[in-house]
Amino acid sequence: MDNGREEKIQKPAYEKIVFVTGNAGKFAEIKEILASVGIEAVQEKGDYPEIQADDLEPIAAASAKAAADDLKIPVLVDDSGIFIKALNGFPGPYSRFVEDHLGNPRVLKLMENETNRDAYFKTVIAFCEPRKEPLTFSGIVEGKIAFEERGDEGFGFDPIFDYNGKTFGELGIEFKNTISHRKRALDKFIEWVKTV
Ligand SMILES: O=c1[nH]c(=O)c2ncn([C@@H]3O[C@H](COP(=O)(O)OP(=O)(O)OP(=O)(O)O)[C@@H](O)[C@H]3O)c2[nH]1
Ligand SMILES: [Mg+2]
Repeated sequence: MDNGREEKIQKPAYEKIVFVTGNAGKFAEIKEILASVGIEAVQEKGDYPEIQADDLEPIAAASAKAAADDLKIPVLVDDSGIFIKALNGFPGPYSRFVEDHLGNPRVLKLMENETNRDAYFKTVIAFCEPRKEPLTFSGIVEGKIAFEERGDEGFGFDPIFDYNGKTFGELGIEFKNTISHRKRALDKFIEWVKTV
């Protein structure tokens, strides 16, 4: 059909995009998800400031804006966290700090006497062009905090995040990439990028 618009909505506007992250595990997942729709992700390891906030949207947005204005190119940023119900959402936006300073064994210790094991992972993907305002796309996956670490795939909290009886550490990246918080956030970005 001689209809430029129809073609436009099928094809992402970006064939290649810079993803700013220092986290190799995150980048491996992102690269695979974007490759499946024909977008090549290129990692930029710049370490931009992360603001303090109660949720992840403003953190991802501020980092993406700082990176886009500094690098002078459009960028994607991913800010993620694990939110544990019995701990009122902790560590949430402080997940990096808790991973570095406590680690999974001490998170499990905090959960020792808790019967409510509900938790969710959240990712906010922020896209920003230089001197423009950032856009954010979020994704969540619900699960439970396991009683012990299981599986050695994935990264971060994956070995203690139980999804329907198996941890993300046991399920591995291929399955994780079909249902994860990151996949759900990136799907929203992909839908948007097809319309621009
Ligand atoms: O088990 C996990 N499964 C995941 O899917 C996942 N995604 C992120 N994380 C961890 O949560 C914190 C986010 O902090 P974060 O978004 O600031 O990332 P980061 O500092 O590691 O990298 P950067 O992108 O900021 O450079 C870090 O400790 C990450 O390791 C995950 N843990
Ligand atoms: Mg970080």
